Amino acid sequence: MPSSAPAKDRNRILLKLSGEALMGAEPFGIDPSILDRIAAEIKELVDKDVQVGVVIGGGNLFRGEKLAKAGMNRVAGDHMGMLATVMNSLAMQDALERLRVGTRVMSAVSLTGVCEDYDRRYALRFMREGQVVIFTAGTGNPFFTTDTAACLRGIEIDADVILKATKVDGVYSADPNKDPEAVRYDKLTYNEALEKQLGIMDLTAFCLARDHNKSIRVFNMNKPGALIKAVIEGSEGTLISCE
Ligand SMILES: Nc1ncnc2c1ncn2[C@@H]1O[C@H](COP(=O)(O)OP(=O)(O)O)[C@@H](O)[C@H]1O
Ligand SMILES: O=c1ccn([C@@H]2O[C@H](COP(=O)(O)OP(=O)(O)O)[C@@H](O)[C@H]2O)c(=O)[nH]1
Repeated sequence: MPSSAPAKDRNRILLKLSGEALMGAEPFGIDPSILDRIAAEIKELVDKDVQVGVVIGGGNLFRGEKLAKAGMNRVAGDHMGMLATVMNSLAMQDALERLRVGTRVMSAVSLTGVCEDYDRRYALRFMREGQVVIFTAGTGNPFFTTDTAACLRGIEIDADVILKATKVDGVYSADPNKDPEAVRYDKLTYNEALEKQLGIMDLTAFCLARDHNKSIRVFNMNKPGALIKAVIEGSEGTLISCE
């Protein structure tokens, strides 16, 4: 059995990509040029010896909540949402492998012949070997989000930081897509974000990260180079931490 014993020898990050980040200007699905650009930025990190774990959302394809509003059973809808994250993950694995980056897709639900089952110890070993590990199918349970999955896996693999790559360039005093007066924060504590009811992440994800003292940096994935800056310089977007 692989061991998780050796001390962390390199930087390790957990990158959360929203499904919509893969959509680009398309109304649905995946824009191949965006996929390739993000894969190239991930490769740059791997080339700099950063250990990279990735969680990808499925909102560009299906969301259980939306399907339930249209009349579908919520659990069935969430299962579709989780499978949507698997499709995105396979697309990202393909893009990374075309760049010769070793990539494993590890799923929270068994999909024999499609990808591997999630195993924390193997995931750590693969990352130490310089392979990218994509944690797919969210937490494997309905009623959760991939933001929560990102916090969960980020805590499990002891990532230095959870990077939430999204369409906005940080956390604002209100949803910037609805309030043009909203101002962006450079830094925030979890308690401030909770008190102000800032809707950038769901409460389950927030509370999990807070309770396990994991920082989250929210930044704009549409900005070329922002991922590298967020990891290497610790700048870009908004940092949410315990203090
Ligand atoms: N206080 C806030 N600061 C920044 N973005 C916010 C805030 N409140 C809500 N949002 C919304 O959160 C979205 C980013 O979250 P994300 O998880 O990537 O998207 P989604 O919730 O659509 O999957 C933004 O597009 C923005 O509309
Ligand atoms: O642990 C999880 C993670 C995700 N989902 C489902 O998968 C969908 C896609 O994930 P998410 O909405 O988090 O994607 P994102 O907004 O990041 O694109 C969700 O709407 C849920 O229906 C789920 O049921 N359990």
